[in-house]
Amino acid sequence: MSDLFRVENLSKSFGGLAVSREISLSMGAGERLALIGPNGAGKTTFVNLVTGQIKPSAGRVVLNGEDVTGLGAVRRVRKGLVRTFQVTRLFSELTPEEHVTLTLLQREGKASRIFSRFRGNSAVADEAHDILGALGLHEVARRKVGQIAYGQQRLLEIAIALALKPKVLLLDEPAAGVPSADTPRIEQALERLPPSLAVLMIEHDMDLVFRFAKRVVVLAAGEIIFEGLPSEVAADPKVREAYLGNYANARSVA
Ligand SMILES: Nc1ncnc2c1ncn2[C@@H]1O[C@H](COP(=O)(O)OP(=O)(O)OP(=O)(O)O)[C@@H](O)[C@H]1O
Repeated sequence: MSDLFRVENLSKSFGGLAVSREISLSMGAGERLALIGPNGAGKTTFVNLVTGQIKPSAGRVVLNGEDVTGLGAVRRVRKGLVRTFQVTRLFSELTPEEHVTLTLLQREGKASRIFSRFRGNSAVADEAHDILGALGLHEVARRKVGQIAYGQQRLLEIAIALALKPKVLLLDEPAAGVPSADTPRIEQALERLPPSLAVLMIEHDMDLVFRFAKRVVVLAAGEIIFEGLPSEVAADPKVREAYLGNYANARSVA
């Protein structure tokens, strides 16, 4: 699989604390990769480095052959490097439809049309409708976000990310905080993501990881200690050690 996206020797220290240590990995179009590791391993920091929220101490981020390390977060988004956050960042008074439509208008440089309530832009309305439908948010599209279930809010975050037309999508714990009864909805939505999209998911729910990912990367203390198939990860001695001894512990610690 040819590289759509890669990072080379990405490193970051906060004072004396090395939080990312020469991380190198690559992804091809359509790939489904899970990034796992114990709390504090540096997973979110890695996503922050990739998407430009923070600057690396060393290393490069390359998208479609272009070095984007010097670009800010907004320019990286325009080039197709898009993320969601561990905790929702939505406007409780707006509806899902308004969130996605605004994002689409913003993407196309037409955000000033929000004052015309999106009417007269049926292409955008149709696209918003399709994106919300793909994530199973049809029924709540016109409810205020503050009134919809948390699991639906998490799905809306993915909808907003998709409205930005990503090539690489980084999902930071898409199921975090979602009641277990609603996790299957998240899983179904993840299964329906566009096939050509490269998706890197941070997730502590190992069942979700194993069903979603074709490849797993394990970070511990800022370093990649394992990269391989989901079926191999639990038996790897370094992974077992990082998760305090055994896979049973890994599931509870994770
Ligand atoms: N801005 C910062 N300044 C100082 N230390 C930081 C900063 N951001 C993160 N860290 C530290 O970096 C380490 C890695 O944090 P990070 O949030 O990336 O881990 P994580 O693997 O995502 O953890 P979790 O699974 O708990 O979300 C932690 O020790 C954290 O305290």
